[in-house]
Amino acid sequence: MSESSSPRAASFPSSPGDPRVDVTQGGALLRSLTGPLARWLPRQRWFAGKGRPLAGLTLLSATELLPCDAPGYAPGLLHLLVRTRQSGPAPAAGDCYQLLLGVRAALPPDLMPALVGRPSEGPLRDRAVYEALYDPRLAAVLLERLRAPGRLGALRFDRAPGAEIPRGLTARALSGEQTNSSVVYGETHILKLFRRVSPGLHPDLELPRALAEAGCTRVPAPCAWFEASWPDGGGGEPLTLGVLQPYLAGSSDGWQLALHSLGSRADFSAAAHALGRAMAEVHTALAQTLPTSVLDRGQLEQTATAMHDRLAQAAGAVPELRPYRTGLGRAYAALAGYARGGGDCLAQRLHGDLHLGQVLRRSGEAHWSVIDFEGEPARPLADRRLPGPPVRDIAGMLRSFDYAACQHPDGGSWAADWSRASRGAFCRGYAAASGFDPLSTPEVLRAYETDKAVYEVLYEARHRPHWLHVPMTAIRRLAAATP
Ligand SMILES: Nc1ncnc2c1ncn2[C@@H]1O[C@H](COP(=O)(O)OP(=O)(O)O)[C@@H](O)[C@H]1O
Ligand SMILES: O=P(O)(O)O[C@H]1O[C@H](CO)[C@@H](O[C@H]2O[C@H](CO)[C@@H](O)[C@H](O)[C@H]2O)[C@H](O)[C@H]1O
Repeated sequence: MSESSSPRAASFPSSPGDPRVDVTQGGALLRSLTGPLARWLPRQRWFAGKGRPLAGLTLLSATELLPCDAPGYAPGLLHLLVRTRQSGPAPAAGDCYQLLLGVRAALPPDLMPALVGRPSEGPLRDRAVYEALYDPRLAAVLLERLRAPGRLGALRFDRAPGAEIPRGLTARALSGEQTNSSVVYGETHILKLFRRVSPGLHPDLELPRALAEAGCTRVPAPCAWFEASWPDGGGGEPLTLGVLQPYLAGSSDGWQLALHSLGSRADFSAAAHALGRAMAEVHTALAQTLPTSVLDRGQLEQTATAMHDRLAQAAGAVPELRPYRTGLGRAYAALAGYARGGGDCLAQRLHGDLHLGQVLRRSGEAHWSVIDFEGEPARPLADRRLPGPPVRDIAGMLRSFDYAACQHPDGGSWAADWSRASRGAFCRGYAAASGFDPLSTPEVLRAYETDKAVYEVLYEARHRPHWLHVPMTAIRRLAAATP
């Protein structure tokens, strides 16, 4: 395509105020992008369908945030929602992904690592199409949109009342191992873009907003967010696409702090105790603000069955797990036994994927903040919004102390003692602030810890096979324990 021809002519309208984009006109656009995206998508850390070949893509919506036909070096910016089709033994409905693509005639060398590809046909022919978040000029466009609420094509931008978002903050994309993608603006704000998206309010917007409104200071309060109307009209519920919140500059996450403590043979009990208190505060605020219920015998038995099913599924996918099925199943049978003996559990909204990487502390401060209320990314969104026992989150953090201890180079008894002391201190801190001691219902705690370790086996097998041994160490311990 020459510099003077217009890619928009062959693509789609994007006038402000137009709630829907006519994707029928996006056929040419999709054809031009399918080849490059089919090669690029499966390589992304956030691509959830690893291991199954990508069979096709459907364009659900396309919004032009900056014109893609500008001459010279001016970049264009496209927002796309695409649905994947994957082949495999059980053909799945496919996942919907959010893409932000930059478009330039020529890519400067510093942006080469962000290249998605150069389409060989269609409206973007011979253009460099690239991951826009790595281009500070394009990331800045997104921030400007978030500052000014309103609609653009399928997208709707909102801002919390009274939130201050300065203009012109410098953008830098985070490059770490992430389920989603984040951009830090001016070291004061951070935008998280959800990658695999589904209709329904996202818990990582819903829960921090609820907590902020309840006056809980443990969570950075969302200042702006954006969503899309469901492009094919189905479901009715919007898709949450991204959330901007204050950036806690100069903080370290609990994982880094735990590894430092292990490496320097320093005690972590005081930090773990404070962390237990922080989580108890978060749980208490969630229980006061959002609906709670009591899981009765039938529901707890169903929970135990669901845990059995998850184990069977995971063992189907990860052969290393198979020899431990009977031993692990005893933990779920003990939960069902607890229910039959008259035990019940309070259920409330939870963090859903609590681990040391989700808690932040500024250097020299004792105050823990909690981030990433997305829940376990592999679970369907509706499941992640269901209430559950607080012990589920507690089990997640206990597993995390164990994970950290496994990183200690000489392992051995010192690391095991560190883990035991940290786990105990966390539970004591939690009990002191909430009045509920997680160790008082050992059957429930063990069942949830086992369920989490099974999840981790699947997670590591899919994303970090070289770490599979970490949850497998716990699997062996949990399978051998007597209820
Ligand atoms: N409010 C924040 N302040 C400082 N750092 C943050 C903040 N939110 C996220 N981060 C950093 O970004 C990383 C990824 O954020 P997270 O919400 O966990 O994303 P994901 O769901 O993709 O894992 C975190 O590990 C943390 O280092
Ligand atoms: O942080 P995410 O929401 O992306 O959570 C996923 O990735 C985590 C790893 O980054 C994974 O956590 C597991 O590894 C951690 C160490 O890297 C450890 O602290 C956790 O205890 C362990 O579960 C998490 O399970 C996954 O959902």
